[in-house]
Order: sequence, then C-alpha cells, then structure tokens
Amino acid sequence: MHPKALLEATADLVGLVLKFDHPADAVVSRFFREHREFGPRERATLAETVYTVLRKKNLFDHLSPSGSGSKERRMAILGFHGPRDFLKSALNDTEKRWLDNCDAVDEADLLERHRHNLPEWLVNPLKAQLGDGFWPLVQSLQQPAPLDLRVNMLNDKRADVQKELKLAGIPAKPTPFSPWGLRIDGKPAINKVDAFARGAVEVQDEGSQLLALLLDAHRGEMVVDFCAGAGGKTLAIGASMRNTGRLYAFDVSAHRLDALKPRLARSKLSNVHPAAIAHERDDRIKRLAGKIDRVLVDAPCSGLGTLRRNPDLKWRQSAKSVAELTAKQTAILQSAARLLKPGGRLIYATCSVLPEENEAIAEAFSVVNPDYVVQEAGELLTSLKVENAASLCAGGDSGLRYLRLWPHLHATDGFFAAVWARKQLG
Ligand SMILES: C[S@@+](CC[C@H](N)C(=O)[O-])C[C@H]1O[C@@H](n2cnc3c(N)ncnc32)[C@H](O)[C@@H]1O
Repeated sequence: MHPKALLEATADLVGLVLKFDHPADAVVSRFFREHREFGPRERATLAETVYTVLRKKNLFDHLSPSGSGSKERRMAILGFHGPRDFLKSALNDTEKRWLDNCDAVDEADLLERHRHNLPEWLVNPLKAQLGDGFWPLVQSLQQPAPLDLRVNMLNDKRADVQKELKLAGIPAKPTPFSPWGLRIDGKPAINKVDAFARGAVEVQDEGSQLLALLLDAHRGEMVVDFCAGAGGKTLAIGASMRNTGRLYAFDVSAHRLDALKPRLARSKLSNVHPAAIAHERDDRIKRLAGKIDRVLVDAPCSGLGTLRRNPDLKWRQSAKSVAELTAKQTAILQSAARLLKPGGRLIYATCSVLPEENEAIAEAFSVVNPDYVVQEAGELLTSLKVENAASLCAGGDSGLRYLRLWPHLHATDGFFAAVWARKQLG
C-alpha cells in the first residue's frame, strides 16, 4: 500500500479511537473488519501506531499544536510505527520539518506530565504508593506486555509444550512464578499452533494464573468463579480441579460467558457450569449459600493494572468512574461471600493498582464480616511452591497479606488479591 494511503488510514483510525466511546481494541477490530484491504504488516502498523498514540497522548498533545494538517494526522505521524523514511515519503515538506523538530526535543526539557503520560488524577495515588518506583512503572507502561501462555496441566506438561512450541518456531521460557506459564517474546499467531487448537495452551497473563493458583481448588470440590467473564481464570481453576467436582462460572454478561464456550470445548473440561445471573443477589446465588468450598471474586474494576495492553483505560476511566466501581465491588464481594461454607476460601481480586479498589474494599469487608479471617497470601503461595512468593506480596504486619503485582516489578499486569477463610462453626 502507498505510504500516503496508509498514513491517511492510520489517521482515520486514530481519530476513531480518540473519541473514547468504545474500548480501543474493539474499535481497531471493527476497523479491520470493515477494511479488508489491509494485509498483516499494514494492520500491525495501524494497531501499533494507535497504541503508541494512546501511550504517549500527553506528549503528543503537547507537540501536535505546532504542526499542520488535522489533529489526528499529526498524532498518527508522531506515533507512526514503521521506518522513518517510509513515513517521510508520505509527508509534505512542512510536515517533514515539523517532525524533525519534534524528534529533536530533549526529554529532559519536557514537563513531568509530558513524560509520564498519565492523567493527573492517577499520578498522586501512584506516587504515594510507589515513591521512587513511580518512574520505573511509567517506563514499563510504555512497553507492550509479553505474551504469556498457561499450559493446561490436565493433559499436558509445561516442558513438553515448551519443546513443541520450539519445534513450531516459537521459543518460550517458563514464567518465573506461575508453575503453569510460558512466556513468549513478540506476537506470533499462537492460535494457528496445534497446541492452541487442541487446548494445551491458553493466552493468559502470569498474574491471572497466580490468582487461580491462589484459590487452590481441589479435586471434587464445589467452586464458584463469581465474575467469570470469558473464563480465563475459570479454565485454570477447572484444570487445577483435575476436571472433577463442580465449578460454577457466573457472570451478569451472557455475552462474555458465550466467549467461554469455545475455550471450554478446546480445554476438554466437563466440570464447568456457566450461568448468567441477573445481579449479585440472584436467586441462584441464594440457593447455593453456605455450600461452596472456594469462591473467586474477580471483580469488575478500572483495569488500570492492564495499561500495557489497554492504554486507553487511563483516558476512559476517571476518579468518578472508580468511585462508582468501588460501590459495585463492595456489593459483589458481600453477596459472593455468602456462598462460602465454613472452612472455605474466599478471594477478592482485581486488575487495578488503586488502593481504593483493593486494600480499602478488603479491609472494609473484614471489619463487617468477623467470621471471615484474612489469610496471608504470601504464606499460601509459598506453600504452593511459588518461588520468591514474598516478593509478590504487600500489606499487613508481615508484608505478606495481599498479592500485589506490578508490571515494573514482576513483568505481569497489575493485580491485587485478598484471601479469607470462613470460620468453622462452633
Ligand atoms: C475482571 S472481569 C472478569 C475476567 C474473568 N474472570 C477472566 O479471568 O477472564 C469482571 C467481570 O465481572 C462481571 N460482572 C460485573 N458485575 C457483576 C455482578 N454484579 N455479578 C457478577 N459478575 C459481574 C463483568 O461482566 C465482567 O465479566
């Protein structure tokens, strides 16, 4: 495709994504569905450019007013993913001079907000938590996430799948913490590989794998994945139950649960029972009260731990939307907890890095539910043979109370988990 046409299409897509009325990945997928003329390399240019614009939006907003042409074209030029000479062949002389001037800007001369590229409301909570770790986090958020796979241990072993992928030209390394994970550099078409088609691997961030591991569901148990969505964690939990017992996958979105079905078929699991619920106080939940061994609440959250993959979220969320989410998180955790039988394990988890969606929800729950006793996540992960488990945790007197994962420290998405055991009767 001619560079001029590709740049124009890229500017169109940047314009659509910057409306922020839908998630960026949905806008990009729709654009590709509606424009079949792009080949794989052009799609990569389009998508990577959009993601760079989202990652560096503050900086590009600062640089773009001095340029010419439409705003989305200027943003697309600044973020363009591809060789400079290819890009320049699409530009007029004024644009070329402007781009050279932008390239010559020294980072050290920029204001802080043009370097961290975060909305102001997010800066203070992150600095307050991380101190000197703030800038390493910023750095890590500018990089795309690695591709992590979870090996389905029901039928396969990690080392065997690693060998198989190598033969298919996809070198993979075991993930450092999850015993089920393999990490791949780059973005090979993993869905074309036999190991994927037969359900030996699923794409899943190592952090998500650790949440499922922490639930530690056993053979023959009754387990609930309360906010199962498309079932990433459901599949991991079902395999850890060795395809026995009963695993309910609840969600208010039947549409998301539908996406679980083909994954379930690939995984060969037959112990999973997906069910759409109307809300967290659905009659189905009431009927199961006090009967469940383990409950995972992977709550709806701001998703701010996944900014490497979803950089649009920092612009689509706000202090107000987070406050609305915390009310929902409190209500869901309280309802889901009723499912647990005495002696059972409850986990509340998010992929957010904000204390108000994490520690604050967990601590408020503990105060009003004294029969749920907080467990030290670090100790549980150590007993599950996770190496260096203490380094994954924070909070409490021991610093081991909560699972607290960060992209810059653990190369995972940002995740939080709190664990409780329900007191035995009598
Ligand atoms: C973080 S996502 C779950 C991701 C999923 N566990 C996975 O690993 O792929 C949160 C889910 O909570 C669901 N949800 C929102 N409100 C809910 C409610 N009141 N009860 C149950 N699920 C709810 C959303 O539809 C969404 O799928």
